Amino acid sequence: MTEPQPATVSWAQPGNATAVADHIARVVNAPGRKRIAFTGGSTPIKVLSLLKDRPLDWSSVTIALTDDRCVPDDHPASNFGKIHAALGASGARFERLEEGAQVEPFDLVWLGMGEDGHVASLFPHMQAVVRPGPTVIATTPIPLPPEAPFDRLTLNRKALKASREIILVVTGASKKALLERVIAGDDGYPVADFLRGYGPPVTIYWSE
Ligand SMILES: O=C1O[C@H](COP(=O)(O)O)[C@@H](O)[C@H](O)[C@H]1O
Repeated sequence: MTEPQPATVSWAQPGNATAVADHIARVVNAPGRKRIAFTGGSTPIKVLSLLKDRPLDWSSVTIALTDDRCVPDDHPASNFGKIHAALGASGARFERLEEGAQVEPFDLVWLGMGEDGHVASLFPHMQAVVRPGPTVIATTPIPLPPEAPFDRLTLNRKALKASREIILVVTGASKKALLERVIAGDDGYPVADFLRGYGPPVTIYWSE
């Protein structure tokens, strides 16, 4: 069994949506079957539209979600709805989040991050189900964020870290400043565990 390693962190240059799409395309084009976990929220929308227009063979790829809001697929806040709208016809297999399901390791986990440093639906303050192993858990942010006031399903930390690599895609000056604080030693945000704890290598893609 391999020993867990401290995460290594690097900043991609450039860090724009095209560079993120290039990174994901490299994973899609690698030989064999691949498992990729896709972030939700608003940051991935541009990347999804770029991926949708590329001539990639998705037939060997399973697309999972890092997390989702407990809403119907056709609700504007549904992460699955957005990703499925972009790539539902691509030939990829989609793996739904099911509370308590054990999760197989990933080739790539694509994370976003909220202004409060939450990743997937692991919030600084939340009600959460504790379960062993890499699995899907139910969480409720405290307080509920006004832009998405919903209960959530999310991969737990073990499932998110069971990956060859993580890419963390963020936009805007305030999120960059938060990441710099965390890298310098601030542990007060969920993202800190991914950047400074044990885990796979993390590449940060940042753009305005
Ligand atoms: O609720 C969520 O928020 C984060 C960040 O979203 P953004 O809109 O600020 O990009 C996202 O990474 C997570 O997957 C999502 O469900």
